[in-house]
Amino acid sequence: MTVMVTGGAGYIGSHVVRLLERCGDDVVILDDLSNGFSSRAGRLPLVDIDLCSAEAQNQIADVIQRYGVDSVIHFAAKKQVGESVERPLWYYRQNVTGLGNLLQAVGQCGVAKVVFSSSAAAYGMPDIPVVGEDVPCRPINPYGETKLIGEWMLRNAARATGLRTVSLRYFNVAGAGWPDLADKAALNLIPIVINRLTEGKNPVVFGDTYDTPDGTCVRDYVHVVDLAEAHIKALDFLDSDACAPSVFNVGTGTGASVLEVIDSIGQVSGLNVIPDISAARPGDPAQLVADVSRIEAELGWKAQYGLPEIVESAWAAQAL
Ligand SMILES: O=c1ccn([C@@H]2O[C@H](COP(=O)(O)OP(=O)(O)O[C@H]3O[C@H](CO)[C@@H](O)[C@H](O)[C@H]3O)[C@@H](O)[C@H]2O)c(=O)[nH]1
Repeated sequence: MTVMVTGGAGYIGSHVVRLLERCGDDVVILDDLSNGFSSRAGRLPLVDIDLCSAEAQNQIADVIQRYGVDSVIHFAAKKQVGESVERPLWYYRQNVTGLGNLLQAVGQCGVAKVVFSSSAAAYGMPDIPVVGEDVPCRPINPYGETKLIGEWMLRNAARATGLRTVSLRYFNVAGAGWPDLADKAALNLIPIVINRLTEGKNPVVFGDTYDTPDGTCVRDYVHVVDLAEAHIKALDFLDSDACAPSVFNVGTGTGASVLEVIDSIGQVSGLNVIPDISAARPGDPAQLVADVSRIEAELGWKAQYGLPEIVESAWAAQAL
């Protein structure tokens, strides 16, 4: 089997590539290196293609044919909520046009299986403690909208052509499976806090008056290696006869507050961490925790790691 991984030089994509290699699969990576690093590809073939360009469909089709690709895992996309609010049309181009070109090439070449990297951002701000896949999706920013549209595109392509698809809605991904693949962008809570501590600064808590046990926002933090395993399970699922176009949450089913995360980082680092409290960030739901019963039942996947392992691996990677 040859798997084409778009965005395979990125943080999450490179973890999936490494697991695929360990499974003995052949891999070809498509990445424009706008956020990825070629070093993460090792000796694997890496093709630099801008998925949004006018030539993309033909370029992707060439790669599919050259490498005998029979399945695709699609990560290549932009993922910053704030940036998506500032540059909405660019986000639609990056995330929707890019996927459209990929699906055209997939259809043209008869590739059978696609796994899509979606997001809990598709839900928006559901006012319930634990979010199942059937909760109505009401994204509140262009980023979340592009992910939901991506799910629709896959579902419709599946109906029209028989393409087999899985969309995985990631909750809060963090940690590192291998230090060389660690998240180098400090855009999310755990890397941001670690960065501030290494610079001798206090971490900042965005709001402590939410309706949660300690007043700070609760999220479902999932280890990037667990998340990567979910993609391998998704590919297996797409090989099974029973598979229908499907959406699965990928989380642990357990929430941690911002203060609990910062406390865990203090324990792992051995530092005396004193957080500063600032105003709440607009658009942050108080709590977002995954119902993981569907992915456990249908893919046989369950997170193996919890917050301590996530924080330990992230801390160890930055220390190198
Ligand atoms: O310095 C910081 C950074 C973050 N937070 C809080 O920490 C929590 C987590 O924030 P962040 O790591 O930015 O993640 P989310 O805003 O929950 O969004 C992430 O998780 C979503 C899915 O759940 C994805 O869609 C997004 O792309 C991804 O960034 C939120 O309550 C933030 O307000 C702080 O208090 N201080």
